[in-house]
Amino acid sequence: MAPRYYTVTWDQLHRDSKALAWRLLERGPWQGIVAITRGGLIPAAIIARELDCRLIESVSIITYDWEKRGNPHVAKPPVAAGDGTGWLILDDLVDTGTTARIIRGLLPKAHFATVYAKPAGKPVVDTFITEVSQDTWILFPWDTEPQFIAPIAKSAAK
Ligand SMILES: O=P(O)(O)OC[C@H]1O[C@H](OP(=O)(O)OP(=O)(O)O)[C@H](O)[C@@H]1O
Ligand SMILES: Nc1nc2[nH]cnc2c(=O)[nH]1
Ligand SMILES: [Mg+2]
Repeated sequence: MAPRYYTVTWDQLHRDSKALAWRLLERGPWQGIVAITRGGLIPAAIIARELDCRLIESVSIITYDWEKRGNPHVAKPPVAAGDGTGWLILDDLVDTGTTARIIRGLLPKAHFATVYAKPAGKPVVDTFITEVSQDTWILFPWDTEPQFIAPIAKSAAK
């Protein structure tokens, strides 16, 4: 378990993804977007809408089993983006930078952007919006659901 968690709501993810879209607008135009599945899919959909980009490629890179990092596995390489020239790669976050280094090897000329970044991954990302500390685990809206929590007086009495 990570020492601390940072919970991101749907609203916040939408707002932060739109903030990233504003930053990327001035770096475009883009030939297309490469979404890194699965985490990059929702930010990619939001940003594609804002940038009016209809061409979406996907790359599947599996690096984690929940909080446990393993050997990254490219389950689906890109087929449509050449060497990445003019393409924008999107992922939800960069943590150690392992996934980012692989995608950079596959598409060396592309621009790599994430919504969230941790310090170890910052050097491999071109544009990001919000930084969180390395010992924080980001909980995305799809990782959580609202649930009943006992009143403080009840839980403190135990
Ligand atoms: O910088 P890194 O240390 O490589 O970590 C970042 C990657 O880890 C997560 O993907 P994950 O492997 O959990 O797969 P998923 O997107 O399918 O959930 C996240 O979506 C990034 O792609
Ligand atoms: N959900 C989630 N996936 C990750 N993969 C690598 N780091 C993280 C993180 O902080 N949160
Ligand atoms: Mg991922």
